[in-house]
Amino acid sequence: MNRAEKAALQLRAVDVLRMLKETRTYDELAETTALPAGDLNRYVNGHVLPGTERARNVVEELGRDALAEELTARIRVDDDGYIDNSATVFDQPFLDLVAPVVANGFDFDRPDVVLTAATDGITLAASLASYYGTRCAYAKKRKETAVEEFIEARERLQSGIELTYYLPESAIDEGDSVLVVDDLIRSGETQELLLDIVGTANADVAGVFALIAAGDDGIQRARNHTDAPVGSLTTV
Ligand SMILES: O=P(O)(O)OC[C@H]1O[C@H](OP(=O)(O)OP(=O)(O)O)[C@H](O)[C@@H]1O
Ligand SMILES: Nc1ncnc2[nH]cnc12
Repeated sequence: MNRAEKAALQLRAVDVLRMLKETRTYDELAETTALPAGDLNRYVNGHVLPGTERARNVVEELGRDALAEELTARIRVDDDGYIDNSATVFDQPFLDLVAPVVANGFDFDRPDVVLTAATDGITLAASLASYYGTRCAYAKKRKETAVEEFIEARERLQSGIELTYYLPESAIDEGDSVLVVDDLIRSGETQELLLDIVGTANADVAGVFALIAAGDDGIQRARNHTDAPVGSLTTV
């Protein structure tokens, strides 16, 4: 890890600690993190940065559990089992905290492009792309105006309706490493279409990630389509 990466990790750990501190006293934070309350106070107030090992533990272990808990608390499930996650996908600062935890906590290769499907995956994809310093691309259910060449992926859904996603051809180059993400995975049909697009582009899959898995079917379906790591932050 070079100096800049080390500093970035330390600053991310401080962001995670500040988020946890919002709903905890320092003593409670000390219990959650197994770090001394006095040190935590200095980290949260920005007087001292945590060392690399402490920072890594906070971001990768603690951060992942804490964010999964926070995410679960924000999800609303209606009487028919449908999920309202607007409290998450509308909260870009929260997604900016999620990005490093996802990037470090799953075994994804470093992508050249973060790909999602419009609409609700876009804010997560933007946070991840910004974290990696890479491009963000999203496939849409209709053709973007003024774009001439598209990669298309079509599938007949369980309902019998045909769904087509279109991505401007220039969004992914041959040989690119593509991280496929979405806010939610349920049947896995959307992820399958995105994986088709990656295949048509002759690009490689760096991984598949969803914030929320509604059941296991979608994750399983994605696993059947790629050898790359597939995961979610939480399952409902
Ligand atoms: O695993 P699946 O069964 O394919 O479901 C997951 C997809 O469904 C939702 O998108 P939706 O099609 O509702 O579009 P939106 O993002 O514009 O709301 C969600 O954002 C995922 O993209
Ligand atoms: N909001 C949602 N909840 C559950 N399943 C879904 N499939 C697509 N959107 C969904």
